[in-house]
Amino acid sequence: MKFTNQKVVNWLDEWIALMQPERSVILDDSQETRDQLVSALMERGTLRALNPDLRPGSYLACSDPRDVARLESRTLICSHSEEDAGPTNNWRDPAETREMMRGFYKGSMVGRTMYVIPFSMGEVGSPFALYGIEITDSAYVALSMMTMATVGEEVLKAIDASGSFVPAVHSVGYPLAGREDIAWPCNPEDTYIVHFPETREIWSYGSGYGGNALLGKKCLALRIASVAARDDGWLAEHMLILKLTSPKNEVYYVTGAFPSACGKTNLAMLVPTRPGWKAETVGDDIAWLRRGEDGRLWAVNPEMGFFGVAPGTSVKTNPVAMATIAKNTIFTNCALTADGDIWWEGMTEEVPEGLTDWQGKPYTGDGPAAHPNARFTVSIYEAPNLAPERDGVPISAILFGGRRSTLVPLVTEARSWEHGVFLGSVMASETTAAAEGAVGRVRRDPFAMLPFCGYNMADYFGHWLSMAEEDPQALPKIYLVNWFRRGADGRFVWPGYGENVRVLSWIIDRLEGRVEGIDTPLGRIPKVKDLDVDGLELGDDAFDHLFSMNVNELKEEVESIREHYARFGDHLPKGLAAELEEFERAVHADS
Ligand SMILES: Nc1nc2c(ncn2[C@@H]2O[C@H](COP(=O)(O)OP(=O)(O)OP(=O)(O)O)[C@@H](O)[C@H]2O)c(=O)[nH]1
Ligand SMILES: O=C([O-])CC(=O)C(=O)O
Ligand SMILES: [Mn+2]
Repeated sequence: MKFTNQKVVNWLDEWIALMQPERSVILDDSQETRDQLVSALMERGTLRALNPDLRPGSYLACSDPRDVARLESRTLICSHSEEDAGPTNNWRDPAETREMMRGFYKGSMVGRTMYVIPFSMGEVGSPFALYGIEITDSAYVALSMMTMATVGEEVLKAIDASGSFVPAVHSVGYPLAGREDIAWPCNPEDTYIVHFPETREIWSYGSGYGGNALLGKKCLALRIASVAARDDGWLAEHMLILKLTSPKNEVYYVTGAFPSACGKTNLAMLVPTRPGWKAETVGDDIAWLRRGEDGRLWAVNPEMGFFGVAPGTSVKTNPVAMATIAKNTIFTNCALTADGDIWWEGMTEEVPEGLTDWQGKPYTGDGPAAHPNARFTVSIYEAPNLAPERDGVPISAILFGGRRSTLVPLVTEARSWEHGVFLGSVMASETTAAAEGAVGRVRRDPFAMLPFCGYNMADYFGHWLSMAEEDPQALPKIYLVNWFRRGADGRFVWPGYGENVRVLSWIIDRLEGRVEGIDTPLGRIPKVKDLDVDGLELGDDAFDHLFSMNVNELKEEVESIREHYARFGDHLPKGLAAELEEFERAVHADS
């Protein structure tokens, strides 16, 4: 395999000259290449093979404890003008940032192999696919990219023919000049994940962690793609895609935008607890959506793998995930059992004897054995419930959700597309271990895209509104969901997971006009009789706990949204300012 396209060849030559790798290889998607990467990683101690009788074809990687999550403070949007990055992104001057980064990249691959990875997000040959070439000095990243994206000769040919690709540069920033390699090379002090939206380039340095280093995922398929989507009239979203078949045999496709570690993979792998329902996974993290010729919104999952949160995953909560990761999986920062399998908090009720924690020490019961952001990387084809549809599904409903202990009801229906965009734009959630920083703090995370929108977030709101300029009736209905309300005892009120089908069932009843809702300031909630809670032990007043909205909290929410919106100045679409007024009016009318 070789590139002949002069643009590609020149680009590669330029980076090879700067980073000075010992050798460079173009990655194909063969088993042989996979095996070679695995042996290299095992030799270095990055990967350790799990017990083949318990977890065939699977490996555990334990990272440097400083390199365990996305680094939002080091994620930069270097647009020409600061205004285009908007107030929610970290903007830096592109020319200065290029200079700083070139300084880091100089000689950064000395003594290492540069892997050149032609990859496609989306089906190769589809007009909607985006191609990239990631160059990296991490065999772990190369192996993970082979799982998460489409790689290999077919992509290389497509790129070579067109010369069109997103250049994606990655180095762990640990050159081997006069030193030995280590199991998890990284460079936390100088870590930056940089995006140049106008020229559609990605430069990442210093981290080997998924979201910072597998550049097809968050960097390309969301940050760069969101800019392309704005320019070309589509949407690049942090969304799962679920196929749902009702007991009446009607098929619905639903997407859901929940912030990191807030339940996308779990909803995508839903095992319905109600009879007659069937659920299949189309995608678990990213959806690209376009208006079809029929006016409907069609979604594709541009990824080929799952990079899922391990803790909390169990046979009880997510049997589909447990089946998916039964073999051929790379685990990162999980604990190791005495018999050579992996373990994490929540996998079983009892902590197994003789655990080794994620940092390779005998587990003493102090803190978690697996890192809270421990992950599994596995091909989507390992999922037993994978939907066959890979080239676009028509969406009936969009869910927005997050972790809110109070205020936000289990489910509400937006009154219109505009109202739905309002609900998306004010989404808030308690922070999780998926990014650096404190966990459990409520922050606004519009559309679950706060860390992933490659341009001014308020312009992005406007772009969402613009989708309804034509044929709004054909668009999906929008719902706000919250599986995470807590009762007085501090525990989740709603059982969640497979029981979430009860909420989806109400949503479908609404789509079909079979039931009515009750208007509240946040949208329409179900009537008690219409939400199926048969057989659930919810306790007294559960409906109240799931749906009540405290007036004082609502008033605080109005003020907090006002502050949130004020950050955007003139960029805030007028339609949303009007929705906020309407919300405020409803809150006061209610009190
Ligand atoms: N209580 C409760 N917890 C849930 C539910 N769904 C998911 N979780 C937990 O939330 C955590 C994250 O869930 P995921 O489904 O992996 O979240 P995600 O949105 O795919 O996360 P990213 O991969 O970071 O984008 C896990 O520990 C789950 O067990 C639910 O319905 N109820
Ligand atoms: O990108 C990552 O590292 C993992 C992920 O899905 C997220 O944080 O949303
Ligand atoms: Mn995600």
